[in-house]
Amino acid sequence: MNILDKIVADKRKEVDLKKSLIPVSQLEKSVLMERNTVSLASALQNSTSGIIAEHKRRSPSKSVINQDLNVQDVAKGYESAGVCGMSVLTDGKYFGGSLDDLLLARASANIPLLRKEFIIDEYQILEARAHGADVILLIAAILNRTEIKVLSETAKSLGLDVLLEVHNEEELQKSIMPSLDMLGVNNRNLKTFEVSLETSKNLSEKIPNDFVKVSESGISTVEAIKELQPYGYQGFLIGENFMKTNDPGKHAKEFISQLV
Ligand SMILES: O=P(O)(O)OC[C@@H](O)[C@@H](O)c1c[nH]c2ccccc12
Repeated sequence: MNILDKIVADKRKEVDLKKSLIPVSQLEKSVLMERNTVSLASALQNSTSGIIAEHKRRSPSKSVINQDLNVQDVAKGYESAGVCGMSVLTDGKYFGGSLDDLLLARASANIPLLRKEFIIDEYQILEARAHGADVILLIAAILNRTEIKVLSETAKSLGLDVLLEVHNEEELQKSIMPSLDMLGVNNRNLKTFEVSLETSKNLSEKIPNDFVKVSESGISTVEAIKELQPYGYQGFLIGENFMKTNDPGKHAKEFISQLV
């Protein structure tokens, strides 16, 4: 079994368990359900830097990145750096994140928040909304077309933006539909962890222009961003490069100052 299949199998069990402990009716009572969401897609379209900065403590590909920071400080740092949005990993087992991280980020910063999760069930979308997310990620490698349709339409009905992530042309072709806002190309193959910016370059012309294009993973220099911009990318998702420092916000600010 590859790592992605393992993550999804674990996630299925986790979601089934949570559903039995915390019913939908309880999630719907969250005060955050009444909050007006903000659009990451619009923020990216109106930005010259397009940085989406991630909170990521560890990952299956790198193990420990940084366990010493407070998510609140990271969120405030990213906000004052002028990022377009923040991505918060909520998977516990493989990434060391939690829904509490999302909640604390929400309480600390007023910027679009993406719930970074392996979403396979509508329940997780309601959870995202109830914990302060503005955007969800859907990963084409773990979903079929019908699932992408149902999940993205659920997200839209809750006022959330949808970022659909692909890694190759086949995933892209099966996924294109109007209920998506942003198309993300993951430069990292989630099955092998191989990283190449060529993935973004090669797929860019196949993404219809009605979607905001986002390049994800393995971006560690301003030059890489400048290289990707001519291919139509308006969003750049950066995790490790910021998180491996002791002040991710400061690092993000330096990046942004070179892009505006
Ligand atoms: O740390 P990086 O290489 O800058 O990557 C960030 C982000 O793209 C990556 O964390 C990611 C992209 N898609 C995912 C799906 C699940 C978990 C994580 C991810």
